[in-house]
Amino acid sequence: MIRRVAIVGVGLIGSSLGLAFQDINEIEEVIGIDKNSDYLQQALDIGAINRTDSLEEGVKNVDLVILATPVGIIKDLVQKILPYINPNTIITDVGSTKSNLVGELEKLTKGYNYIGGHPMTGSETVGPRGADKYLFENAIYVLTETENTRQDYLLLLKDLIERVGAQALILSPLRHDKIVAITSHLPHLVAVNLMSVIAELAEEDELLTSLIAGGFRDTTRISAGDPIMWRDIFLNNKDAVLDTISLFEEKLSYLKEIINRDSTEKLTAMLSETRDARLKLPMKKKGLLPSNFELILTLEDKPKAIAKVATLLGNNEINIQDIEVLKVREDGGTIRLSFRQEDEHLEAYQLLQQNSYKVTKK
Ligand SMILES: NC(=O)c1ccc[n+]([C@@H]2O[C@H](COP(=O)([O-])OP(=O)(O)OC[C@H]3O[C@@H](n4cnc5c(N)ncnc54)[C@H](O)[C@@H]3O)[C@@H](O)[C@H]2O)c1
Ligand SMILES: O=C(O)C(=O)C[C@]1(C(=O)O)C=C[C@@H](O)C=C1
Repeated sequence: MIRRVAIVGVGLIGSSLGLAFQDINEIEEVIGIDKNSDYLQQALDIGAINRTDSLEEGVKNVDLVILATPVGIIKDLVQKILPYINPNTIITDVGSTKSNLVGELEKLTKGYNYIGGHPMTGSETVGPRGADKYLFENAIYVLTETENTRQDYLLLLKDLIERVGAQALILSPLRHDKIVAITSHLPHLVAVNLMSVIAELAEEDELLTSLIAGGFRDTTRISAGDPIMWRDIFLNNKDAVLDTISLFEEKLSYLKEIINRDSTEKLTAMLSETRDARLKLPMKKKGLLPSNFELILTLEDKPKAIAKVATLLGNNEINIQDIEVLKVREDGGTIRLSFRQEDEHLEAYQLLQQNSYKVTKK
Protein backbone atom coordinates (compact mmCIF):
# COMPACT_ATOMS: atom_id res chain seq x y z
CA MET A 1 0.00 0.00 0.00
CA ILE A 2 1.31 3.45 -0.90
CA ARG A 3 0.77 5.77 2.08
CA ARG A 4 3.68 8.20 2.04
CA VAL A 5 4.99 9.84 -1.11
CA ALA A 6 7.95 12.13 -1.73
CA ILE A 7 7.80 14.29 -4.86
CA VAL A 8 11.15 15.65 -6.04
CA GLY A 9 10.32 18.62 -8.28
CA VAL A 10 7.05 20.29 -7.34
CA GLY A 11 6.53 21.94 -10.74
CA LEU A 12 3.60 21.49 -13.08
CA ILE A 13 3.57 17.68 -13.10
CA GLY A 14 4.83 17.13 -9.53
CA SER A 15 2.27 19.52 -8.02
CA SER A 16 -0.54 18.19 -10.20
CA LEU A 17 0.21 14.69 -8.90
CA GLY A 18 0.40 16.05 -5.35
CA LEU A 19 -3.04 17.66 -5.71
CA ALA A 20 -4.55 14.49 -7.17
CA PHE A 21 -3.04 12.39 -4.31
CA GLN A 22 -4.82 14.54 -1.71
CA ASP A 23 -8.09 12.90 -2.80
CA ILE A 24 -6.80 9.37 -2.20
CA ASN A 25 -7.72 8.27 1.33
CA GLU A 26 -4.81 5.87 1.87
CA ILE A 27 -2.23 8.55 1.11
CA GLU A 28 -1.31 10.01 4.47
CA GLU A 29 1.43 12.41 3.47
CA VAL A 30 2.92 14.03 0.38
CA ILE A 31 6.38 15.50 0.97
CA GLY A 32 7.62 18.14 -1.46
CA ILE A 33 11.31 18.51 -2.32
CA ASP A 34 12.63 21.14 -4.71
CA LYS A 35 15.64 23.37 -5.24
CA ASN A 36 13.28 26.31 -5.74
CA SER A 37 11.98 27.55 -2.38
CA ASP A 38 9.30 29.77 -4.00
CA TYR A 39 7.88 26.73 -5.76
CA LEU A 40 7.85 24.78 -2.48
CA GLN A 41 5.88 27.59 -0.84
CA GLN A 42 3.45 27.75 -3.78
CA ALA A 43 2.97 23.96 -3.67
CA LEU A 44 2.18 24.24 0.05
CA ASP A 45 -0.20 27.17 -0.57
CA ILE A 46 -2.25 25.30 -3.19
CA GLY A 47 -2.30 22.16 -1.01
CA ALA A 48 -0.31 19.96 -3.41
CA ILE A 49 2.09 18.88 -0.63
CA ASN A 50 1.67 18.49 3.12
CA ARG A 51 5.20 19.52 4.04
CA THR A 52 8.63 20.17 2.58
CA ASP A 53 11.93 18.55 3.36
CA SER A 54 15.52 18.21 2.17
CA LEU A 55 16.33 15.65 -0.51
CA GLU A 56 18.13 13.39 1.95
CA GLU A 57 15.54 13.52 4.74
CA GLY A 58 12.43 13.69 2.56
CA VAL A 59 12.96 10.35 0.82
CA LYS A 60 13.54 8.37 4.05
CA ASN A 61 10.75 5.94 4.99
CA VAL A 62 8.38 6.75 2.14
CA ASP A 63 6.62 4.15 -0.01
CA LEU A 64 7.10 6.05 -3.26
CA VAL A 65 9.56 8.63 -4.59
CA ILE A 66 8.49 10.46 -7.74
CA LEU A 67 11.15 12.35 -9.67
CA ALA A 68 9.40 15.17 -11.50
CA THR A 69 12.32 17.33 -12.61
CA PRO A 70 13.71 17.83 -16.13
CA VAL A 71 15.05 14.55 -17.56
CA GLY A 72 18.72 15.66 -17.57
CA ILE A 73 18.97 15.89 -13.77
CA ILE A 74 17.06 12.73 -12.79
CA LYS A 75 20.02 10.32 -12.78
CA ASP A 76 22.03 12.68 -10.60
CA LEU A 77 19.14 13.01 -8.14
CA VAL A 78 18.63 9.24 -7.94
CA GLN A 79 22.34 8.81 -7.20
CA LYS A 80 21.98 11.30 -4.35
CA ILE A 81 18.90 9.70 -2.77
CA LEU A 82 19.91 6.02 -2.89
CA PRO A 83 21.94 6.04 0.36
CA TYR A 84 18.89 7.33 2.22
CA ILE A 85 16.22 5.19 0.67
CA ASN A 86 14.56 2.07 2.04
CA PRO A 87 14.99 -0.82 -0.47
CA ASN A 88 11.23 -1.39 -0.48
CA THR A 89 10.51 2.13 -1.67
CA ILE A 90 9.31 2.36 -5.25
CA ILE A 91 11.23 4.94 -7.29
CA THR A 92 9.58 6.35 -10.39
CA ASP A 93 9.94 9.38 -12.63
CA VAL A 94 7.66 11.31 -14.96
CA GLY A 95 10.30 12.17 -17.57
CA SER A 96 9.20 12.49 -21.19
CA THR A 97 11.90 10.14 -22.52
CA LYS A 98 12.52 6.64 -21.29
CA SER A 99 15.17 4.51 -23.04
CA ASN A 100 18.35 6.22 -21.85
CA LEU A 101 16.90 6.99 -18.46
CA VAL A 102 15.53 3.52 -17.72
CA GLY A 103 18.78 1.92 -18.97
CA GLU A 104 20.95 4.09 -16.72
CA LEU A 105 18.65 4.04 -13.71
CA GLU A 106 18.17 0.28 -13.73
CA LYS A 107 21.94 -0.14 -13.55
CA LEU A 108 22.18 2.42 -10.79
CA THR A 109 19.28 1.09 -8.73
CA LYS A 110 20.16 -2.63 -8.57
CA GLY A 111 18.62 -3.94 -5.35
CA TYR A 112 16.07 -1.12 -5.36
CA ASN A 113 12.82 -0.80 -7.28
CA TYR A 114 12.75 1.65 -10.13
CA ILE A 115 9.89 1.83 -12.63
CA GLY A 116 9.89 4.46 -15.40
CA GLY A 117 6.77 6.53 -15.98
CA HIS A 118 5.46 9.18 -18.35
CA PRO A 119 2.04 10.82 -18.16
CA MET A 120 0.90 11.76 -21.67
CA THR A 121 -0.65 14.98 -20.53
CA GLY A 122 0.64 18.39 -19.60
CA SER A 123 0.87 21.92 -20.84
CA GLU A 124 3.31 24.67 -21.73
CA THR A 125 3.12 26.24 -18.25
CA VAL A 126 5.75 25.67 -15.59
CA GLY A 127 5.70 25.49 -11.82
CA PRO A 128 3.00 24.74 -9.24
CA ARG A 129 0.82 27.70 -10.31
CA GLY A 130 -0.18 25.81 -13.47
CA ALA A 131 -0.93 22.62 -11.51
CA ASP A 132 -4.26 20.94 -12.01
CA LYS A 133 -5.61 18.08 -9.93
CA TYR A 134 -7.58 16.78 -12.90
CA LEU A 135 -4.59 16.83 -15.27
CA PHE A 136 -4.32 13.04 -15.30
CA GLU A 137 -8.00 12.30 -15.67
CA ASN A 138 -8.49 10.04 -18.69
CA ALA A 139 -4.89 10.56 -19.79
CA ILE A 140 -2.65 7.74 -20.90
CA TYR A 141 0.13 7.22 -18.34
CA VAL A 142 2.97 5.05 -19.63
CA LEU A 143 4.81 2.74 -17.23
CA THR A 144 7.88 0.95 -18.51
CA GLU A 145 8.46 -2.73 -18.02
CA THR A 146 11.77 -4.55 -18.44
CA GLU A 147 13.08 -7.94 -17.33
CA ASN A 148 14.08 -6.28 -14.04
CA THR A 149 10.63 -4.96 -13.18
CA ARG A 150 9.00 -6.42 -10.09
CA GLN A 151 5.40 -7.24 -10.97
CA ASP A 152 4.00 -6.55 -7.49
CA TYR A 153 5.44 -3.02 -7.52
CA LEU A 154 4.33 -2.43 -11.09
CA LEU A 155 0.78 -3.33 -10.07
CA LEU A 156 0.92 -1.03 -7.04
CA LEU A 157 2.04 1.88 -9.22
CA LYS A 158 -0.53 1.06 -11.90
CA ASP A 159 -3.25 1.07 -9.27
CA LEU A 160 -2.14 4.47 -7.98
CA ILE A 161 -2.07 5.93 -11.47
CA GLU A 162 -5.54 4.66 -12.16
CA ARG A 163 -6.74 6.22 -8.94
CA VAL A 164 -5.69 9.66 -10.15
CA GLY A 165 -7.91 9.01 -13.15
CA ALA A 166 -5.28 8.01 -15.71
CA GLN A 167 -5.14 4.93 -17.87
CA ALA A 168 -1.89 3.01 -17.39
CA LEU A 169 -0.17 1.70 -20.50
CA ILE A 170 2.74 -0.68 -19.98
CA LEU A 171 5.38 -0.34 -22.69
CA SER A 172 9.03 -1.09 -23.32
CA PRO A 173 11.19 2.06 -23.03
CA LEU A 174 12.33 1.80 -26.67
CA ARG A 175 8.82 1.50 -28.08
CA HIS A 176 7.75 4.44 -25.92
CA ASP A 177 10.56 6.64 -27.21
CA LYS A 178 9.94 5.82 -30.86
CA ILE A 179 6.25 6.65 -30.54
CA VAL A 180 6.60 9.90 -28.57
CA ALA A 181 9.32 11.11 -30.94
CA ILE A 182 6.55 11.24 -33.56
CA THR A 183 3.53 12.22 -31.46
CA SER A 184 5.10 14.72 -29.06
CA HIS A 185 8.72 15.62 -29.87
CA LEU A 186 8.34 16.30 -33.60
CA PRO A 187 5.29 18.57 -33.09
CA HIS A 188 7.32 20.58 -30.59
CA LEU A 189 10.19 20.99 -33.05
CA VAL A 190 7.77 22.05 -35.78
CA ALA A 191 6.21 24.66 -33.46
CA VAL A 192 9.65 25.94 -32.46
CA ASN A 193 10.74 26.19 -36.07
CA LEU A 194 7.57 27.99 -37.07
CA MET A 195 8.04 30.49 -34.25
CA SER A 196 11.62 30.98 -35.27
CA VAL A 197 10.57 31.83 -38.85
CA ILE A 198 7.92 34.24 -37.61
CA ALA A 199 10.18 35.90 -35.05
CA GLU A 200 12.76 36.55 -37.77
CA LEU A 201 10.30 37.91 -40.33
CA ALA A 202 8.45 40.03 -37.74
CA GLU A 203 11.55 42.20 -37.53
CA GLU A 204 11.15 43.08 -41.21
CA ASP A 205 7.41 43.75 -41.21
CA GLU A 206 5.66 45.03 -38.09
CA LEU A 207 2.24 44.09 -39.53
CA LEU A 208 3.10 40.39 -39.47
CA THR A 209 2.10 39.77 -35.87
CA SER A 210 -1.17 41.71 -36.38
CA LEU A 211 -2.29 39.15 -38.93
CA ILE A 212 -1.91 36.23 -36.55
CA ALA A 213 -5.08 34.13 -36.39
CA GLY A 214 -6.28 30.82 -34.96
CA GLY A 215 -4.12 28.60 -37.15
CA PHE A 216 -0.97 30.21 -35.85
CA ARG A 217 -2.09 29.92 -32.25
CA ASP A 218 -3.09 26.27 -32.65
CA THR A 219 0.21 25.26 -34.20
CA THR A 220 2.58 27.18 -31.94
CA ARG A 221 1.09 26.96 -28.41
CA ILE A 222 3.54 24.30 -27.31
CA SER A 223 6.59 26.35 -28.33
CA ALA A 224 6.02 28.37 -25.12
CA GLY A 225 7.13 25.29 -23.10
CA ASP A 226 10.13 25.26 -20.79
CA PRO A 227 13.46 25.38 -22.74
CA ILE A 228 15.37 23.21 -20.24
CA MET A 229 12.70 20.53 -20.22
CA TRP A 230 12.62 20.38 -24.02
CA ARG A 231 16.41 20.56 -24.41
CA ASP A 232 16.69 17.48 -22.20
CA ILE A 233 13.94 15.68 -24.13
CA PHE A 234 15.59 16.18 -27.53
CA LEU A 235 19.05 15.20 -26.31
CA ASN A 236 17.76 12.12 -24.49
CA ASN A 237 15.74 10.83 -27.41
CA LYS A 238 18.24 11.86 -30.05
CA ASP A 239 18.08 8.81 -32.38
CA ALA A 240 14.31 8.60 -32.61
CA VAL A 241 13.97 12.40 -32.90
CA LEU A 242 16.56 12.52 -35.73
CA ASP A 243 14.69 9.77 -37.58
CA THR A 244 11.41 11.68 -37.41
CA ILE A 245 13.14 14.91 -38.51
CA SER A 246 14.46 13.06 -41.58
CA LEU A 247 11.01 11.86 -42.52
CA PHE A 248 9.61 15.34 -41.94
CA GLU A 249 12.31 16.86 -44.16
CA GLU A 250 11.43 14.39 -46.92
CA LYS A 251 7.76 15.31 -46.74
CA LEU A 252 8.56 19.03 -46.67
CA SER A 253 10.87 18.71 -49.70
CA TYR A 254 8.14 16.86 -51.57
CA LEU A 255 5.65 19.64 -50.80
CA LYS A 256 8.18 22.25 -51.88
CA GLU A 257 8.74 20.42 -55.14
CA ILE A 258 5.08 19.96 -56.07
CA ILE A 259 4.29 23.58 -55.27
CA ASN A 260 7.27 24.71 -57.32
CA ARG A 261 6.12 22.59 -60.28
CA ASP A 262 2.48 23.67 -59.99
CA SER A 263 1.56 19.97 -59.68
CA THR A 264 -2.12 20.60 -59.06
CA GLU A 265 -3.10 16.94 -58.85
CA LYS A 266 -0.30 15.87 -56.54
CA LEU A 267 -0.89 18.83 -54.27
CA THR A 268 -4.64 18.17 -54.08
CA ALA A 269 -3.97 14.47 -53.44
CA MET A 270 -1.59 15.22 -50.58
CA LEU A 271 -3.96 17.76 -49.03
CA SER A 272 -6.90 15.36 -49.34
CA GLU A 273 -5.00 12.40 -47.90
CA THR A 274 -3.78 14.35 -44.89
CA ARG A 275 -7.21 15.90 -44.37
CA ASP A 276 -8.81 12.45 -44.31
CA ALA A 277 -6.14 11.14 -41.96
CA ARG A 278 -6.64 14.09 -39.60
CA LEU A 279 -10.43 13.66 -39.58
CA LYS A 280 -10.02 9.98 -38.70
CA LEU A 281 -7.72 10.68 -35.74
CA PRO A 282 -9.28 9.64 -32.42
CA MET A 283 -9.56 13.24 -31.30
CA LYS A 284 -9.31 14.26 -27.70
CA LYS A 285 -7.46 11.05 -26.98
CA LYS A 286 -6.66 12.38 -23.56
CA GLY A 287 -10.34 12.29 -22.78
CA LEU A 288 -10.76 8.80 -24.21
CA LEU A 289 -14.36 9.90 -24.21
CA PRO A 290 -16.86 8.43 -26.60
CA SER A 291 -17.31 11.15 -29.21
CA ASN A 292 -21.11 10.86 -28.97
CA PHE A 293 -20.95 12.59 -25.57
CA GLU A 294 -19.64 15.83 -27.01
CA LEU A 295 -21.25 19.12 -27.99
CA ILE A 296 -19.83 21.80 -30.26
CA LEU A 297 -20.84 25.28 -29.26
CA THR A 298 -20.28 28.58 -31.05
CA LEU A 299 -20.07 31.56 -28.75
CA GLU A 300 -20.14 35.28 -29.31
CA ASP A 301 -17.03 37.23 -28.37
CA LYS A 302 -18.44 38.67 -25.14
CA PRO A 303 -16.96 38.80 -21.65
CA LYS A 304 -17.72 35.72 -19.55
CA ALA A 305 -19.24 33.83 -22.52
CA ILE A 306 -17.72 30.50 -21.42
CA ALA A 307 -18.42 31.22 -17.75
CA LYS A 308 -22.12 31.77 -18.55
CA VAL A 309 -22.35 28.38 -20.26
CA ALA A 310 -20.59 26.69 -17.35
CA THR A 311 -22.93 28.41 -14.86
CA LEU A 312 -26.04 27.48 -16.83
CA LEU A 313 -25.02 23.82 -16.93
CA GLY A 314 -23.74 23.84 -13.34
CA ASN A 315 -26.98 25.32 -12.00
CA ASN A 316 -28.76 22.41 -13.62
CA GLU A 317 -26.42 19.88 -11.98
CA ILE A 318 -24.82 19.00 -15.32
CA ASN A 319 -21.15 18.21 -14.95
CA ILE A 320 -18.84 19.28 -17.78
CA GLN A 321 -16.12 16.67 -18.07
CA ASP A 322 -13.89 18.69 -20.37
CA ILE A 323 -13.85 21.95 -22.32
CA GLU A 324 -11.66 22.53 -25.34
CA VAL A 325 -11.38 25.81 -27.23
CA LEU A 326 -11.35 24.83 -30.88
CA LYS A 327 -11.17 28.22 -32.55
CA VAL A 328 -10.71 31.74 -31.32
CA ARG A 329 -11.68 34.51 -33.69
CA GLU A 330 -12.27 38.23 -33.42
CA ASP A 331 -16.02 37.63 -33.58
CA GLY A 332 -16.24 34.71 -31.17
CA GLY A 333 -15.11 31.16 -30.75
CA THR A 334 -16.00 27.52 -30.97
CA ILE A 335 -15.72 25.21 -27.99
CA ARG A 336 -16.12 21.51 -27.50
CA LEU A 337 -17.83 20.31 -24.33
CA SER A 338 -17.51 16.69 -23.22
CA PHE A 339 -19.80 14.87 -20.82
CA ARG A 340 -19.29 11.62 -19.01
CA GLN A 341 -22.89 10.48 -19.14
CA GLU A 342 -25.26 10.16 -22.05
CA ASP A 343 -28.17 11.73 -20.12
CA GLU A 344 -26.04 14.77 -19.15
CA HIS A 345 -25.06 15.13 -22.80
CA LEU A 346 -28.68 15.18 -23.92
CA GLU A 347 -29.83 17.47 -21.11
CA ALA A 348 -27.03 19.93 -21.82
CA TYR A 349 -27.93 19.94 -25.52
CA GLN A 350 -31.57 20.71 -24.81
CA LEU A 351 -30.78 23.35 -22.21
CA LEU A 352 -28.35 25.17 -24.49
CA GLN A 353 -30.83 25.10 -27.36
CA GLN A 354 -33.58 26.47 -25.12
CA ASN A 355 -31.23 29.29 -24.18
CA SER A 356 -30.64 30.16 -27.86
CA TYR A 357 -27.09 28.85 -28.07
CA LYS A 358 -25.75 27.67 -31.42
CA VAL A 359 -25.02 24.07 -30.46
CA THR A 360 -24.56 20.81 -32.35
CA LYS A 361 -24.24 17.25 -31.12
CA LYS A 362 -21.18 15.25 -32.13
N1 LIG B 1 5.07 19.79 -18.99
C1 LIG B 1 4.56 18.73 -19.60
O1 LIG B 1 3.68 18.86 -20.44
C2 LIG B 1 5.07 17.36 -19.22
C3 LIG B 1 4.25 16.28 -19.47
C4 LIG B 1 4.69 14.99 -19.12
C5 LIG B 1 5.94 14.83 -18.55
N2 LIG B 1 6.72 15.92 -18.34
C6 LIG B 1 8.03 15.71 -17.70
O2 LIG B 1 7.86 16.04 -16.34
C7 LIG B 1 9.08 16.54 -15.79
C8 LIG B 1 8.78 17.86 -15.08
O3 LIG B 1 8.23 18.77 -16.00
P1 LIG B 1 7.27 19.96 -15.53
O4 LIG B 1 6.50 20.34 -16.73
O5 LIG B 1 6.60 19.63 -14.27
O6 LIG B 1 8.36 21.10 -15.30
P2 LIG B 1 8.40 22.27 -14.20
O7 LIG B 1 9.49 23.19 -14.65
O8 LIG B 1 7.07 22.83 -13.96
O9 LIG B 1 8.89 21.49 -12.92
C9 LIG B 1 10.18 20.99 -12.73
C10 LIG B 1 10.53 21.13 -11.27
O10 LIG B 1 11.79 20.51 -11.01
C11 LIG B 1 12.49 21.34 -10.10
N3 LIG B 1 13.91 21.02 -10.17
C12 LIG B 1 14.75 21.22 -11.21
N4 LIG B 1 15.99 20.82 -10.87
C13 LIG B 1 15.92 20.34 -9.61
C14 LIG B 1 16.87 19.79 -8.70
N5 LIG B 1 18.16 19.65 -9.03
N6 LIG B 1 16.45 19.43 -7.46
C15 LIG B 1 15.15 19.58 -7.10
N7 LIG B 1 14.21 20.10 -7.93
C16 LIG B 1 14.59 20.48 -9.14
C17 LIG B 1 12.14 22.75 -10.55
O11 LIG B 1 12.45 23.70 -9.57
C18 LIG B 1 10.66 22.59 -10.83
O12 LIG B 1 9.89 22.79 -9.67
C19 LIG B 1 10.05 16.64 -16.96
O13 LIG B 1 10.91 15.54 -16.92
C20 LIG B 1 9.17 16.57 -18.20
O14 LIG B 1 9.87 15.99 -19.28
C21 LIG B 1 6.31 17.19 -18.63
O1 LIG C 1 1.10 20.81 -23.88
C1 LIG C 1 0.42 19.80 -24.04
O2 LIG C 1 -0.69 19.86 -24.49
C2 LIG C 1 0.91 18.46 -23.70
O3 LIG C 1 0.14 17.55 -23.52
C3 LIG C 1 2.32 18.29 -23.55
C4 LIG C 1 3.01 17.02 -23.96
C5 LIG C 1 2.63 16.55 -25.37
O4 LIG C 1 3.44 16.66 -26.28
O5 LIG C 1 1.56 16.02 -25.57
C6 LIG C 1 4.42 17.40 -23.89
C7 LIG C 1 5.38 16.64 -23.37
C8 LIG C 1 5.06 15.55 -22.49
O6 LIG C 1 6.01 14.63 -22.35
C9 LIG C 1 3.70 15.08 -22.57
C10 LIG C 1 2.73 15.88 -23.05
